[in-house]
Amino acid sequence: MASVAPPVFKPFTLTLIQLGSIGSDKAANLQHAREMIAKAAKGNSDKKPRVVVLPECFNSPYGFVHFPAYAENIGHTAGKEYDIQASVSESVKMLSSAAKEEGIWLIGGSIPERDAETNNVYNTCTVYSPTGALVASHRKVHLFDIDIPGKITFKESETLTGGTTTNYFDTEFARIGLGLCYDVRFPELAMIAARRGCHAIVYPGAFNLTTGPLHWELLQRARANDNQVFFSMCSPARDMTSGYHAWGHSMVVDPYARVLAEADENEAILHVDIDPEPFHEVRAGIPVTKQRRFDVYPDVSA
Ligand SMILES: NC(=O)CC(=O)C(=O)O
Repeated sequence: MASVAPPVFKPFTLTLIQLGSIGSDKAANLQHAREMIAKAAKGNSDKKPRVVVLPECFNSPYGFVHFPAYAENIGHTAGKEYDIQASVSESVKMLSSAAKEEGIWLIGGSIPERDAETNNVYNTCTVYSPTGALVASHRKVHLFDIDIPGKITFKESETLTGGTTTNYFDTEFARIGLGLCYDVRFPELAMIAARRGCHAIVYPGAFNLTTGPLHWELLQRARANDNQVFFSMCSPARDMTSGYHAWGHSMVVDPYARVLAEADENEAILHVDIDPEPFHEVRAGIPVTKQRRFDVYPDVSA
């Protein structure tokens, strides 16, 4: 269990950026992401974003052949203060200054990361506070290796190494769990986050035209329902000229497993009110979080 108690859950606005125009020019990708963060952070007449989310792999084309060339050294260790000024990652610097300038919590989608010591490449999400501090990171634990004949073959393990840690971060209004895309297919990761007191779980992700219609909504509603938490995934917009056709449909699901908001396949910004009420209500009415039988299945009680 987490050693520090989670913050009191208070209402906040979660904003998803379903980013488009992700091409091979990294500088252009970063610039476009920065412009969209500024646009998203403005909110609208009744919504002021507190947490803004980018999609998986927002600074490079999504494809395992591309990751090594785009990989940046980040060097974040959980629990240790991170020196942004000394960072050699241009993506980290952009995300940090964007969070600070806009005064938002920023879940910076993911970028390919190269570990300076091992030379391993990871698919990594970094998170920033409104002061621009890098407060958490998550290396995709489960690599996307699938082969559906005639539809899609993808093998992240050709160039990536899987992460080995589960991660969350605390804001002043909620504890938020982290994962990336294929991680959603493994209920254990979200279950551990929920048991550590997360109120909401956010996974940047990029499903495709085969798996998206099958499982994108199902898995998010399942993880929300299993754990009685808010669950959200933020996708890139679909680009049929790119090598990977993302499903889009960025989404937010509530603790009753109801879809609160969903984008289509185009570039979009979604502002969604996260209200603690259904979180408390469903846990009181259908109290599965208190009815678990760890005496029967102690091996999953970590
Ligand atoms: N892209 C992924 O990591 C996962 C995915 O597309 C799927 O699980 O389907």
